[in-house]
Amino acid sequence: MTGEPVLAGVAEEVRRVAVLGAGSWGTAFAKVLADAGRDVVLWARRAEVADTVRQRHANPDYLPGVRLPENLTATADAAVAVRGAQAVVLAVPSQTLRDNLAAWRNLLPASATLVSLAKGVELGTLKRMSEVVSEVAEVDQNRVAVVSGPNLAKEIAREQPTATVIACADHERAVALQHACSTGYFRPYTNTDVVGCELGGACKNVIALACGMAAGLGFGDNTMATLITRGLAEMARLGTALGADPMTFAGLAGMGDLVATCASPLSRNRSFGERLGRGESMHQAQQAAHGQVAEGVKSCTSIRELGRRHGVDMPITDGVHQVCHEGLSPQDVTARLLGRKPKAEWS
Ligand SMILES: NC(=O)C1=CN([C@@H]2O[C@H](COP(=O)(O)OP(=O)(O)OC[C@H]3O[C@@H](n4cnc5c(N)ncnc54)[C@H](O)[C@@H]3O)[C@@H](O)[C@H]2O)C=CC1
Ligand SMILES: O=C(CO)COP(=O)(O)O
Repeated sequence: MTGEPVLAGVAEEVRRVAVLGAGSWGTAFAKVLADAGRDVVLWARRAEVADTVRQRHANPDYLPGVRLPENLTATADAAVAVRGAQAVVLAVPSQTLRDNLAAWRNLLPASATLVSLAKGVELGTLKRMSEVVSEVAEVDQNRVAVVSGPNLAKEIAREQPTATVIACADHERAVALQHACSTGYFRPYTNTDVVGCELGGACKNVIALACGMAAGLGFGDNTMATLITRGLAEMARLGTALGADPMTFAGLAGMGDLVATCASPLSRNRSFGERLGRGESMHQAQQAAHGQVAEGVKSCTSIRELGRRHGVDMPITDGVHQVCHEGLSPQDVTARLLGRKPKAEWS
């Protein structure tokens, strides 16, 4: 037994993969795929990033000190990247996915699986990323997969063991992708609950902002555990209202990612929140992120609105929104959260 997933032979084997977006996760996931034996082409917005990946097998701006495999090449031309790919991985920030994909739509190979790595909910439309992909690329939901789990890019790039979930309505496609990215340090599971996996990934960023704020205020592990547990409760409530399987939130894309992100100093969302908790302004926290995306800052608005539309109480998400967009301080929000009407734990 090698533990290698067995392909049922229904879905096309994934031999060549395009990864569009050469930030932290796009580059680290491209490395995983290459280490799993796929031919991988990474698309970078900036030609100099593509040149460095191709010539020096490195992407020092995002993954300093990491050597990238020889079978991972790069280009700044999306048409070159996607040519002949059985899977096209979309690794750009959530709020930019629609525009980026619109520019790539006519280049996509006819039957390729489209895979979203992004963890967010679109502002305005309140759509999950797989919905945006299916709409913009005009493909059936069965052709769209998402990857979500405790996957801090910098740890994975150093080949530290982790697991993830590949969610796709078409189980055979999920299995083909699972096969394509299984390595000695990266273990993907499959799931057909795309809604739950995507909401888990998006909501945990908001809860990680809250945990960061708590850390910045000097609070300890009881506060973290409370935010993580009650954060899980509110994301599971939202997911269930939107048709997700509640069990998904007990899994890698729910609890798993929530714990990793809320606890890790590597998380951009947690770090952003920590700066706000220490009294820095939104502008200062944004400057400190050096252009890297902390998705929860924008997605707290769309997730809060999703909760409202579906009658779901999301007090921590509301609190994060109040700090990020309504001018309240983390201290004010702490007092508000603790001052709410007493209630039963499961209500
Ligand atoms: N970094 C991580 O550890 C993980 C990130 N994710 C998710 O993956 C998605 C991508 O994240 P990262 O690669 O970490 O982001 P990043 O901020 O490190 O890189 C974003 C990449 O998208 C490109 N891009 C294309 N169009 C853009 C535009 N209009 N504006 C800004 N950037 C644009 C940038 O050039 C850059 O290469 C996010 O949704 C994030 O939540 C998911 C799991 C782990
Ligand atoms: O999604 C992540 C880990 O699974 C990365 O989180 P950050 O975007 O907060 O760094």
